[in-house]
Amino acid sequence: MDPSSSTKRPPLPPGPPADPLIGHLRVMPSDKHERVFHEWSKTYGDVIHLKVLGRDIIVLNSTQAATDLLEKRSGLYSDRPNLTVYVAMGWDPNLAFLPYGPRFRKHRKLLQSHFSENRQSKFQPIQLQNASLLAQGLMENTKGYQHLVSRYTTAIVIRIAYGHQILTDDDMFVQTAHDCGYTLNNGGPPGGTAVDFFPILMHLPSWFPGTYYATFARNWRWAVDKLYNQPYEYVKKQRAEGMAQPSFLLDQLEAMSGQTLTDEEIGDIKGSSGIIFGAGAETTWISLETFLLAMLRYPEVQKKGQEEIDRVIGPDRLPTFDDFDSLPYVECVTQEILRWHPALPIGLPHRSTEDDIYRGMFIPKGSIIFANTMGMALDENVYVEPTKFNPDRFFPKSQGGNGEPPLGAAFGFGRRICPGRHLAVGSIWIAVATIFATINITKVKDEAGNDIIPELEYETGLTSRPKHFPCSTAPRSDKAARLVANECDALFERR
Ligand code: HEM
Repeated sequence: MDPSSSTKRPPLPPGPPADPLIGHLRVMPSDKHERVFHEWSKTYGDVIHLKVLGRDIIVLNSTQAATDLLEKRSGLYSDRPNLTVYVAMGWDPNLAFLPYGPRFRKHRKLLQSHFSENRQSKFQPIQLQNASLLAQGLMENTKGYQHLVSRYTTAIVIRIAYGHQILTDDDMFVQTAHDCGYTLNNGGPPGGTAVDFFPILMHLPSWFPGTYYATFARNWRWAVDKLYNQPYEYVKKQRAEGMAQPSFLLDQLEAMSGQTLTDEEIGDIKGSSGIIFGAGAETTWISLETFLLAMLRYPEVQKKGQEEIDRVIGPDRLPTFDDFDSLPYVECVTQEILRWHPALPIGLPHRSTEDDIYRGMFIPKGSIIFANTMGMALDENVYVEPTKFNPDRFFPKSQGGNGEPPLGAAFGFGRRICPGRHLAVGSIWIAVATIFATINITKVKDEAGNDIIPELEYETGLTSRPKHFPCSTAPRSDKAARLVANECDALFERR
């Protein structure tokens, strides 16, 4: 059957009632899309259709539907829609925003091979050292957890992408990372702002209704430009002076050595290394803030994690990646962080490139496809008490758990699945293991001496970060403080 023929076409997937002409414009959520879509799925099912001003939108609310389409039929579902706000900020010449095609394949191959599972041992010494620096900062507890966690995740990706180790807070790349993180956290839901539906708003003055994100994009473009240019110039200079350390960007420059680079080739080098920083720092940072938030609300999880570390590692050394198989609870905590509040709650939208039929429903060519990661995390058919932070859910039933699967959706689907996922899991895992080994995370008290229980409040953007919450951290013991100090001293001496 020819699905493009309207006479024989099966029905579109169900969705809420629409208005003539403007379709679902009035009911489209302006905030927390993932929660609204999840609620709608209880009425309309796991595949929902919306139409906004002639644009078809398909929301996939179950892992099953997302796997069936985005993975099993990835040849049809691997394009990206034009994300107007993020493109206007200058994010586009990189893998995450590239449409499916030859340039996408070029960037994808480079990043996928650099971050493949079997290359992770190259990055582990970097993650290990920076985990000790993070623990040292949390022990001193003067800078605030946000600053320390962002420095940890930024330091790892900067070292890998550009060969530069961040050791001080006034490092030039730290502010660049903060500014870029701000654009991702506050640029509105990807593909879901008024500017995405009316791109003309990009050209209207900022007093015009609906132009908020257009103005935001214009005002913050410099931050993304800086992300692309500053490190590129830095590595080029280091290389010219014979000082460059091994890095992703250096590999690209070496591979093109002796050639006159076209603007597109320079753009490829800047974009493919910039996205390591852009996609890798903010996401992992959010995951670790979510971890701290969870430990404040679920102190019994911290206690159990510390007990596992004490039993397996003891007090005389810090955890390393060699301990991975012996620390299953730390692994479950890592997976629960990724599930409980995914850093990209609605993923990055895909776009379909052909008409398709799924379970008897018509999916038009050119549809914007949202895989609702948060909806999948909250799916009660898969997770018991899904809003609870419960790492034990992943243990097999024979070991007292629920035998539930990790949320693979946290890293997306098919040909666009996150190429940095192995690095991300390693960075989260070693930070959690090191913190359990060395730090007590406790609630701050209010003036009356009562514990402040932090709210679960998150920003809305492409990424979604917890709003600031009070959190206290201190060394678990003098011995733990000495172990961490020794590791950090060794790191500074090696410089
Ligand atoms: C906890 C940390 C992370 C999370 C939750 C995360 C999640 C995601 C998600 C949901 C996507 C969209 C996948 C899709 O379209 O189906 C994505 C794409 C991407 N991620 Fe990550 N990511 C993380 C860390 C990283 C790191 C460390 C890197 C860099 C090494 C990275 C690089 C990328 C890139 C380049 C893409 C675009 C892939 C493409 O469009 O083909 N991510 N990530």
